[in-house]
Amino acid sequence: MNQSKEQRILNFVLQNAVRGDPCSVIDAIDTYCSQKEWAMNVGNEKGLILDKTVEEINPSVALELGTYCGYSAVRIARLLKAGARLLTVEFNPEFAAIAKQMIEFAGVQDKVTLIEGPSEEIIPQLKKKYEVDTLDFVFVDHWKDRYTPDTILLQECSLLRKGSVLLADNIIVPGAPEFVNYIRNNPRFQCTNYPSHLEYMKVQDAMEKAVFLG
Ligand SMILES: O=C(NC/C=C/[C@H]1O[C@@H](n2cnc(C(F)(F)F)c2)[C@H](O)[C@@H]1O)c1cc([N+](=O)[O-])cc(O)c1O
Ligand SMILES: [Mg+2]
Repeated sequence: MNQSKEQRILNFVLQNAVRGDPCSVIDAIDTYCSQKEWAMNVGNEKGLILDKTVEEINPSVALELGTYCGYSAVRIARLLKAGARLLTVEFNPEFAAIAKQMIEFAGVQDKVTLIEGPSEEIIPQLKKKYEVDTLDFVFVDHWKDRYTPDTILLQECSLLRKGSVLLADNIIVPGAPEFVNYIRNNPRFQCTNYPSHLEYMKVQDAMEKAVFLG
């Protein structure tokens, strides 16, 4: 049975990155996906915006929606202080299996909890099953039509507190117009747009930061 693109990305990392070195894993994925096969990792240009946001917040508890191959999970986890943790949610079992290996190879597995399942099921479990009080940071990078319902669900589950920061990928491409309309017109969020480019392409994209005002 021929390999998936995601398996080829993982194989390239295993053969070209350094075990326990998250930066080498990030670089290897970016090298493969810019030279061999495009893939929907946040990439290095938008990844630097992600890095700066994570460093600014220095979260104790972070959530990622949309693990995919684990690129941004490794990116976020490498910046977390001792004792801080990232919960990352992935719906697709094949992608989750790839991401698990990616996270372990990078050596950040002690900081990362990979949760497999749909967000509408997982988000309501975060408090009781995953011992979350509130979330300091949320990276939103899953199905674009889920950005709004899941942002509403996070509020309904009292997972956001005054100052919680959401960072959403793909505001332009593929786009999340309903989310942009929702979040920018919601007085409970303070929004900032960060123009950038689609990963590995000369195409305009952007990220949106939304601070929950409580
Ligand atoms: O479609 C894109 N992303 C969708 C990303 C989807 C990923 O999020 C997972 N997921 C689904 N639900 C959950 C949760 F958490 F809810 F359970 C997690 C899916 O299985 C998939 O791995 C995309 C597309 C382009 N592009 O240029 O086409 C560029 C990008 O940066 C993109 O992110
Ligand atoms: Mg994305």
